[in-house]
Amino acid sequence: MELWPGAWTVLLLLFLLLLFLLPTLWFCSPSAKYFFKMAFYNGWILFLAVLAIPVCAVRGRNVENMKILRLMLLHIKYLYGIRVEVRGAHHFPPSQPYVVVSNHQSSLDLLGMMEVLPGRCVPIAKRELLWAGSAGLACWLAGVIFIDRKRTGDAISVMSEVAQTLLTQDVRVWVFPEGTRNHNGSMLPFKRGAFHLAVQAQVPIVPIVMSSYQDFYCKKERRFTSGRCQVRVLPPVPTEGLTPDDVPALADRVRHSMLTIFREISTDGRGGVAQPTQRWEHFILSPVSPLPLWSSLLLYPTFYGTIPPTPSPWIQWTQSFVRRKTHAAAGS
Ligand SMILES: CCCCCCCCCCCCCCCC(=O)SCCNC(=O)CCNC(=O)[C@H](O)C(C)(C)COP(=O)(O)OP(=O)(O)OC[C@H]1O[C@@H](n2cnc3c(N)ncnc32)[C@H](O)[C@@H]1OP(=O)(O)O
Ligand SMILES: CCCCCCCC/C=C\CCCCCCCC(=O)OC[C@@H](O)COP(=O)(O)O
Repeated sequence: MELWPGAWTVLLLLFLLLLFLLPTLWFCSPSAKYFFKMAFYNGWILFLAVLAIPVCAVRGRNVENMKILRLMLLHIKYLYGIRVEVRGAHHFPPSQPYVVVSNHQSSLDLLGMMEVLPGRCVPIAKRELLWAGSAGLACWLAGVIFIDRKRTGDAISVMSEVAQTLLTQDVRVWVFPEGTRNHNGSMLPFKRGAFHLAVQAQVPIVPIVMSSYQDFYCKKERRFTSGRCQVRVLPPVPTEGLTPDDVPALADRVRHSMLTIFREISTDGRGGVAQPTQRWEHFILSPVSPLPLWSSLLLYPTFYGTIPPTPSPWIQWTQSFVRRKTHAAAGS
């Protein structure tokens, strides 16, 4: 029994140390800041997915659930101070199936993607994402199509089924034709699945380019500040009359046009990479930075009381408040 107050005090001191250490690390180490921000990004999505699952489950697995996920994810750009500018949204064909192809730099693509995601549009994702806890289940409920990239045959047959679904159920598909994340300032050679899919269904391809994140995000350098990103929707590329033999040329043509735009919009127009936009509200809103600091200030008086014998100022105030109210009630 004697040990308990001591153990609690040590725990409390460790906790307080952590609360002060985290903001210090945040301000002093860009790598720690990168780590916190990425950890919060994934954690927050997993948490949002927990909230989304029961709502989506009402409909079961349904592409309409993607609207719910989209609405729930749209605010994240504000938390991170990332300004997303959309250009060319009028290029989306109004009411027909199509295949969207876009470049894939990082999991942050989710922000740009949600900004322009058309109605009844489902992404094609690697199978492993299905096992990403609550996010995997939310994706499944929203109709995300999972492919096993290691089994080309299986992936191709899934995509052939998708070509049918595209037409019969009036859906659109979003594919990252690089097939993996790529943050080297260019684009990897395109996989051909998305183009075969569009040719099989004879539907247009809508290329979307997200500008480079280099000015605010770099995984290699562990750098993550605030900044801006442009999402450019390019004019649709028709595929009517094309056959599987035309796919390689089609994929090259689309990649070339996307790469040209990528280079154009990834600079600030003066030949340099766009400068990050740092504004005070990003600091306030940035979820990870002030939280430990504020919470430590708030929690300190609360926990103060657990180091005997002084009760915490919050507890003292509550006690006197209750006492005053009880006396007032007894007097009346
Ligand atoms: C609030 C809570 C929120 C919670 C959270 C929400 C998040 C809600 C958003 C989620 C968003 C996730 C987004 C994840 C993002 C990724 O997971 S990206 C990774 C997955 N995506 C991809 O892989 C892209 C699609 N991949 C492909 O298209 C590939 O072509 C395939 C089908 C996998 C095949 O891959 P491969 O064998 O490596 O490559 P490839 O050279 O293209 O094909 C081989 C041959 O097959 C032929 N081929 C390919 N496809 C076909 C076809 N369909 N028909 C006939 N022949 C074909 C090719 O032409 C080629 O033949 P040749 O030309 O050499 O003769
Ligand atoms: C635009 C894609 C964004 C998907 C974001 C889902 C976020 C889920 C949140 C927490 C789960 C933690 C797992 C993080 C998985 C990151 C998702 C992602 O970006 O998929 C990667 C895929 O593309 C290519 O995979 P590789 O680059 O080959 O390994």
